[in-house]
Amino acid sequence: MAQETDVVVIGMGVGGEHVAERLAEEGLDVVGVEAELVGGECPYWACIPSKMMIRGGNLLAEARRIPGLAGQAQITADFAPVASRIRDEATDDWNDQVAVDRFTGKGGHFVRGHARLAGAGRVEIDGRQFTGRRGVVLATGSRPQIPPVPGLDPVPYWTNRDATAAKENPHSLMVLGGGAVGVELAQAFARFGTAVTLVEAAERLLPAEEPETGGLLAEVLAAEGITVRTGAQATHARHDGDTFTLTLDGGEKLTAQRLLVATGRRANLAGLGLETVGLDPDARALDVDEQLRAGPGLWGVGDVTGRGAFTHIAMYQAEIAVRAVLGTPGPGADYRALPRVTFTDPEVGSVGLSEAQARERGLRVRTGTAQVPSSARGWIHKVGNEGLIKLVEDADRGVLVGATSVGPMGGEVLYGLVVAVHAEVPVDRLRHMMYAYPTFHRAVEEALTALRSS
Ligand SMILES: Cc1cc2nc3c(=O)[nH]c(=O)nc-3n(C[C@H](O)[C@H](O)[C@H](O)COP(=O)(O)OP(=O)(O)OC[C@H]3O[C@@H](n4cnc5c(N)ncnc54)[C@H](O)[C@@H]3O)c2cc1C
Ligand SMILES: NC(=O)c1ccc[n+]([C@@H]2O[C@H](COP(=O)([O-])OP(=O)(O)OC[C@H]3O[C@@H](n4cnc5c(N)ncnc54)[C@H](O)[C@@H]3O)[C@@H](O)[C@H]2O)c1
Repeated sequence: MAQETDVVVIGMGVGGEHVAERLAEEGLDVVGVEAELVGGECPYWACIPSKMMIRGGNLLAEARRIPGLAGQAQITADFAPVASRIRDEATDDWNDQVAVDRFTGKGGHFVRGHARLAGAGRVEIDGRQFTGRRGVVLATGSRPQIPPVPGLDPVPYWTNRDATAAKENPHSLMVLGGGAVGVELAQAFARFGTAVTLVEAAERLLPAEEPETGGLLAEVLAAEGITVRTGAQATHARHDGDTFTLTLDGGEKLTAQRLLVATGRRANLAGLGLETVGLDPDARALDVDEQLRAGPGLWGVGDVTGRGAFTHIAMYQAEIAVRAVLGTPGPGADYRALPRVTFTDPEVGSVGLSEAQARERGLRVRTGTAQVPSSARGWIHKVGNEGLIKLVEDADRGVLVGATSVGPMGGEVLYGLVVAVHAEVPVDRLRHMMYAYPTFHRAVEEALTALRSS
């Protein structure tokens, strides 16, 4: 016999956990189901541990910049404190009891197991049946997408999970994929002394971002000693027990102690029983409307919706889904001002449309660019000052539709630009405000001047 509840939330990553906790706080009877760890990818194998590695790596890089600016420094890199922080502070040794208790403490009913839909409002978890009177929320996240490189399948390659759980940094590492995961982890490991080779199939790193960005980042990574291969296809992978070998399409053979595959992610929809509610079980993402509805009494949040794999999207969508489940009116999801920050050094922040995307949409586009090293703060900062600001204006409306902020604290500088894109602040108003001297964000003013003279 099926157990009745108000809502069943399948997948308790950042998105599902937020929905489940908020609905429980609102007094609903909520069953939250998680196959692995409550909290999902972000706290255990993604955002948080990777940013702890990056924090350590950035400290080392800053210390190496002391000569010529502030004396001398003797630096001995040690990955052990990073690995300990990840174990002790971030993941509790990959134990989610605190998160489970937080949910049940709010009145939620937690079930550990693998759930699948079994018809409208019906969920099956390892033989047990549940019915959601109001419905079901799908928040099953994503998993690494492994490319069909011959020989890759059987070799013991790393994904983000192995990389973030590593107790030691490897002597050498090949990273397949120069997207967000690839560039962040390549730089972090390299700063601890790992010899890193980064292989990206597209012509530049971070190919989804403005072209100026990938070029700049490739130069910075190369200057740090990372071997960067762009426009390179791996045609074969091998492991002989000690060493991985990747053969590239030009015939070049690369070798390393470890191989990290970071070539994108795909939504966890397989085996979820979507066909039992009339949805395509082979879809690449769960199609949701602006109220996050995937069908009657069915909502979706997070990576599974294919709107961008970011924790802040999952949480933003979760809040909208909570309102939708409760029947509380509110604005729908709006992705115009979606911010992205890749936490390399320099940080790569972007919001809204790239120049190419704006042109593809038929907008009359004007752009303005400023270089961070030639700004007052960039010049003062000296070593480690690489960066740029690029603005994309819809010239007919006189508002920014996209912006990029690369530089030290590029992700923080981005904030003002996100507000400008989100609130459609007229460019003329942005030009006639004050920008504190000498901040990094003053380069925005210079880019606005360049925009007007373009
Ligand atoms: C290395 C790395 C670094 C990242 N860094 C950042 C960052 O700095 N900032 C940022 O915004 N984003 C970052 N991300 C992306 C971020 O981790 C994801 O966007 C976020 O975790 C998505 O949350 P989610 O709730 O949609 O899914 P997930 O976190 O994937 O959670 C989904 C949960 O559902 C469970 N599940 C799946 N199927 C079932 C089932 N059938 N039954 C029960 N449970 C199920 C899974 O076990 C999982 O716990 C990073 C990703 C990676 C890989
Ligand atoms: N700071 C952050 O917010 C952050 C950090 C890490 C990850 N993430 C999220 O996680 C998602 C997944 O990250 P990701 O880096 O795995 O994916 P991604 O889609 O961002 O990048 C994958 C890269 O791999 C390349 N690629 C694909 N197949 C390849 C092949 N066979 N050989 C070589 N290169 C190949 C692609 O061209 C692309 O550049 C990101 O898109 C992002 O949404 C966010």
